[in-house]
Amino acid sequence: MAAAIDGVLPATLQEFVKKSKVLVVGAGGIGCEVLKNLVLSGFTEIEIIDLDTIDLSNLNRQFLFHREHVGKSKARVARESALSFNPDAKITAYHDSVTSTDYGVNFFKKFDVVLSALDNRAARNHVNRMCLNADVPLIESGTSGYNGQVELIKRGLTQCYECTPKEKQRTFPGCTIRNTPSEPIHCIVWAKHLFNQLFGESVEDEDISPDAADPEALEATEGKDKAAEDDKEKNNDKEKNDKEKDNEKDSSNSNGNVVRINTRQWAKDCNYDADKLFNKFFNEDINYLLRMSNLWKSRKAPVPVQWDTLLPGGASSDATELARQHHKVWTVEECAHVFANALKELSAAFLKLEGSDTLVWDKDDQPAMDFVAACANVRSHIFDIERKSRFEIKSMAGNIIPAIATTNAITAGISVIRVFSVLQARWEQCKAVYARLRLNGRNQILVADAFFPPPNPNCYVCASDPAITLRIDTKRVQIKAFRDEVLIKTLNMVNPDLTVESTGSILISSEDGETECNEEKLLSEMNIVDGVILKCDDFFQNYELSIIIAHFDAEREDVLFEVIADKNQLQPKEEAKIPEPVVTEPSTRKRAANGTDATADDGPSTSKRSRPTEIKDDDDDEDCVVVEDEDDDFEEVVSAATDKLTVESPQKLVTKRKPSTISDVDEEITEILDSSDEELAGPTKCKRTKLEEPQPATSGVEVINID
Ligand SMILES: Nc1ncnc2c1ncn2[C@@H]1O[C@H](COP(=O)(O)OP(=O)(O)OP(=O)(O)O)[C@@H](O)[C@H]1O
Ligand SMILES: [Zn+2]
Repeated sequence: MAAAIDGVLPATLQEFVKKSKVLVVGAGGIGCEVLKNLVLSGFTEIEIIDLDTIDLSNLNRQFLFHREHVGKSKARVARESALSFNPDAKITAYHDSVTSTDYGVNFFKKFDVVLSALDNRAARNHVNRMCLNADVPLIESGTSGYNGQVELIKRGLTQCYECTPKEKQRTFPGCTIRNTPSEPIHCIVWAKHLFNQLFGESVEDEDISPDAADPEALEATEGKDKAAEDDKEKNNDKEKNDKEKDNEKDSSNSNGNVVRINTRQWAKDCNYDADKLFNKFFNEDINYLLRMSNLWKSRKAPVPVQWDTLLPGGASSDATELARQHHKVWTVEECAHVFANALKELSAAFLKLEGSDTLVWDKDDQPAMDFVAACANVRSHIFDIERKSRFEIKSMAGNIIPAIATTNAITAGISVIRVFSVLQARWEQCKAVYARLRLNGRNQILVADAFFPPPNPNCYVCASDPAITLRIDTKRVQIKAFRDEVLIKTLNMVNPDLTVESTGSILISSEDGETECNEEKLLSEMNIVDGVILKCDDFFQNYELSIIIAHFDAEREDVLFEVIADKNQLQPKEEAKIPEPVVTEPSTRKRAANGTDATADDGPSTSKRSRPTEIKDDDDDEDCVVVEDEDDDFEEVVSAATDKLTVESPQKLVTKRKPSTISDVDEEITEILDSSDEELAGPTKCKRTKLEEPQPATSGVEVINID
């Protein structure tokens, strides 16, 4: 351990390193590298937390893990492996989620610095809030393929992780998924929904049946086209007859929408007969769509497929070989074979659960992935969309960007160098650094920011009196959905209490059972209407937020709510078209969903001007080094855009109200809970079908299939 040798590190730094206590959150691609670097640099007081166990697919880049560790706790194995570098180090491992209430503000306060090496927004947001509250510097890092990023988050000095808006999840209108797919991704999303309908947790917005209430399909009946109207009636009659014949597995609701009556039960009653299920999804439903003739006036009509025609001899009993050909684009017949085999395996696994639980779709689960790849491709074939290989579908379905071990290593290296500066309070040396694949004009692949972006005065986390405006259809959103979708998934709270500001009445209580009677009620029924101000308080995060309700009547395909931090976004559409004043060199950082920064195109009302250091072409030809840009001629300019939420003292953090009761944990290894993976940050749009959050900053990724 060279760093322990006198003279390798400057004496003062060596002292800091010896005395400091650090927390590493995440023992994945970056986390393993960080831990190794910390131990080799001479740190001896380290705690590491990770909720996951080691997967085979981690081994190509998470070098603290080996084959014999598969299935074991990442945090514990990382600790054991790192101890081999320095047996004298005191490393505490927690196999747990950092969002667990066991790790409150007092837990975070123990550390001199926290390094986050996470892969999802929800956990990052949480660690951000805890570090702000505990006033502990946070080194936040992430990689996405060849791109890496390290930044310091320090209360009052820098932006926090939530100061800038994240890229929104890509969403698709339900009728595109259900009726008129035009891209492979539409068919992949549909296939994932089909998996959930049959075996997973059923989600209301994930219907896969034809959507007869599609406004485009209804135009003919509502318009003057009498022939089409007759045709539709005829079709409805036929559909009714078909359905009666078909054991009434479908019916129409008041909107004429085709509702699948317990597809899951029907499939079970059919004994998961591949022939019947295949024909239902890829023939009957497609024929139903064809009868919605309006849809096919200006697009190519789908062509249904039939099980017997494709596989006259039935499905082969073993499609394992086929399913292993990850890079081959299967023919539609091959897809049918794979479908049948995956269906057999999944139904067996599902039946074993005896109704006590459901399956969870996972890209690394062979039959689950096979099922989605096969179904997506059959649907693509029907709609004349390009079919994809299993490998490509896996990457699209799991939003996978290849994880590059080298990027993780570089990023982890920079993180620990930043820790050195933090410990010495050399803040000016802690500006964000970006790793990029291509050299910029100065021959740099590692580029440092010019200065610290100032905290966003409208940030709903680190501003002194955080507030947001919430555009929401109060007539359609229930209290339970408000808690789950808005407060927990979107605003990232853990255990919120919600009250009406003017009356103090409690709508949601964090205490079990206290407000259950409200859960099914619509906001409007609870008098939560336009203009009402709600106070939300998350005791665990020590976080209070005012929510100003702005009601709107959502159209059928509209999102039901949207968080708005800038009142200018609330302008009527016509007004909104007026171009914004041009801000030169807009470099407001906007973090992509994966944690790396993206160029801002619709940033927050606060903007700043800075030297665009990220990828800059100029004639300088320095070497590839981290460059601390010393120029300070780019002063920070907070734009004139203001709103009523703007606060006077942006640097002041939410004042502490309640002490955290969590005591420090002293055991060397604390195995607390095997919590399941945290839900990724939820959608800000809840009506549309969403893609999963683009994978994490750190990796989330596989270069090759080794499963
Ligand atoms: N809430 C959380 N608490 C603790 N650890 C977390 C939490 N959320 C994510 N992590 C951990 O952060 C790490 C991120 O590492 P990485 O991005 O390399 O992901 P991975 O799961 O190892 O790889 P892949 O996603 O490709 O399978 C993971 O080990 C993951 O378990
Ligand atoms: Zn902030």
